[in-house]
Order: sequence, then C-alpha cells, then structure tokens
Amino acid sequence: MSELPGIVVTGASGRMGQMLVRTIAESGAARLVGALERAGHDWIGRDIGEAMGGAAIDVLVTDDPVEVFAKAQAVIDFTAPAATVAFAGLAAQARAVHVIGTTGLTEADLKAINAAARHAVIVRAGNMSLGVNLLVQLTKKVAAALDEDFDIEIIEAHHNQKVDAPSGTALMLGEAAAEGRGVKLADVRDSGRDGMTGARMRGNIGFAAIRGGDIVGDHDVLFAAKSEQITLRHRAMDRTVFAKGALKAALWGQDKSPGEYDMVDVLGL
Ligand SMILES: NC(=O)c1ccc[n+]([C@@H]2O[C@H](COP(=O)([O-])OP(=O)(O)OC[C@H]3O[C@@H](n4cnc5c(N)ncnc54)[C@H](O)[C@@H]3O)[C@@H](O)[C@H]2O)c1
Ligand SMILES: O=C(O)C1=N[C@H](C(=O)O)CCC1
Repeated sequence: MSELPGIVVTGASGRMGQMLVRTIAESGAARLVGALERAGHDWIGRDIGEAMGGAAIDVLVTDDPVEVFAKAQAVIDFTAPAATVAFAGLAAQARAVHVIGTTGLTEADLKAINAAARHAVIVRAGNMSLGVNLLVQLTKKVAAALDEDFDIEIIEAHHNQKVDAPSGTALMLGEAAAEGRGVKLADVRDSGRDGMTGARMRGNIGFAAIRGGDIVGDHDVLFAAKSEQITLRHRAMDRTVFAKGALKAALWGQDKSPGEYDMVDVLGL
C-alpha cells in the first residue's frame, strides 16, 4: 500500500498551526512530516507533540523550510504575509501543494504567489470553511438580485490577537457582493469610517471590524434598504472548520496541474 501524503505545517505553534497538527493526526488521510516555526522560536528542536502538551509524535520543530519541504507532498501555511510569500517560492521548488490560509496579503504579495503557481499547485482562501465559501456564493446571488436601494455592509468580529482588518473573509464577501453587482470592489470599498465621514455613498460596500476576547470568526453581510433588511450570517464556533478545509485542499491538490485555486474549486461549489 502506498504511503499517505506527507504534510508540513508552517507556524506550527500558532492557533491554526496546532489545530492543523491535531487535525492531520486524527484524519487517517495524511501524515505529518514536518513542523516549521520562525527562527529563534523556543519550540525549535522539540517534538511537536510534546511541545503541544501531549505525547511525542516523532516530528521535531524546525526553522529550515528547504530541508522540510523536500519531504512533503503538501505544505499547509497559516502564518504571516512575508513568510507565506517566501514559502510559496520554496514549496513550488519542492513541487509540493501549497495551501495558503494567511490573510492580510498585499497586491504585491498576491502577484508573487501567482508567479509561484506557474510551477506548482497553490490553493489560497481567506477562509477555508465550507460554510463561508457557501456564504460567498449566496452573497453574490443576493447582491445580483438587489439594486443599489440596498446598502451592503460587511460586519466581522474576531479575537483580540488578530492583526489584519478587514478580515480575509470579509474581503472575499466584499468581492462577491461587488461581482454580483457588476462593479469592482476597489471602486466602491468603504472601510474604517471615523469622524465627519459625510452621508453614506449610494452603491458603496462598507466594512466594519470588531476585535475582542476569543471570538473565532463571525461574519454578517447586511443588505439594508428603506423599511426592510436581509442579513446573511456565518459564525465559526472553533478552528476545526478551517483546519479540515485546509487538509481537504491539500489532498485535493495532489493530482491537479500547476495553478492557483481556491476553496470554491476544492469544494466544487
Ligand atoms: N483562511 C482561513 O480559513 C484562516 C483561518 C484562521 C486564520 N487564518 C489566518 O492565518 C494566519 C495565522 O493565524 P493564527 O491565528 O494561527 O496566528 P498565530 O499568530 O497564532 O500563528 C502564526 C504562527 O506563524 C508563525 N510564523 C510567523 N512567521 C513565520 C516564519 N517565517 N516561519 C515559520 N513560522 C512563522 C508564528 O511564530 C506563529 O506561531 C492569519 O493570517 C489569519 O488571519 C486564516
Ligand atoms: O483568526 C483569524 O485570524 C481568522 N482569519 C481569517 C480571516 O481573516 O478571515 C478567517 C477567520 C479567522
């Protein structure tokens, strides 16, 4: 019998990194072959299972991506933009599927990732859950059905350690709403209102970000008109939904041609 696909988890000590290590171990569909952390992290050299407070699993945390990617069929990466851009090039060199969950990527970052996807499979999404990717499709449909009498506002809430805003998910929802309306999000985006903003511009798509406590990730898409409102809502209750989606993407990508894909491709939505 052939071996299960080998997966490297980057940012292995992080909130998502630890969830991914557990999800892979429990899946029976893949095996963890590497755990990567940034240079200087105090988990480097330790067994990842023990560092997480459990039994040893014979995978030592390393800060050397080249050495560890060479053993992998897939790299699952929920870290930070600069790290993810570097890993995209290295994963492509190793011909490993690169699953990117990292958010807060700039246009320049996205261009670099897209260039790496000429040589290997990259699956990137600001949210890997089934529910959010379905919500993206619903948002596009509702936005296409309603005219600009309905103001579109995207309200997101996350834990107090999140460093980027609006969330990657909020931006996916904004893109979907803009696509449904047949406009470019960049032309109608309205984020970070503060002070004497003036009245709301008809046709704009607004964003509001809440940060507090340990909220995993809540997203509302509000369509507000005179005398009636529709709200589409997703709430993630824990991070397993993201980790399961990322693992599914890593397995799905194994027989695909080089290119950049998203979770709509993976889930066939
Ligand atoms: N797409 C999704 O479904 C989804 C879901 C949850 C989180 N996220 C995103 O994933 C990212 C991480 O989220 P988190 O809550 O796990 O953050 P976190 O801060 O808990 O973890 C990030 C980890 O990456 C490590 N890291 C940073 N630079 C590194 C490098 N050069 N090499 C190796 N490791 C490095 C950090 O040390 C840290 O352990 C964020 O961008 C977040 O928005 C996406
Ligand atoms: O915890 C985070 O950070 C999350 N980030 C993603 C985003 O930016 O949308 C997904 C939800 C959790």
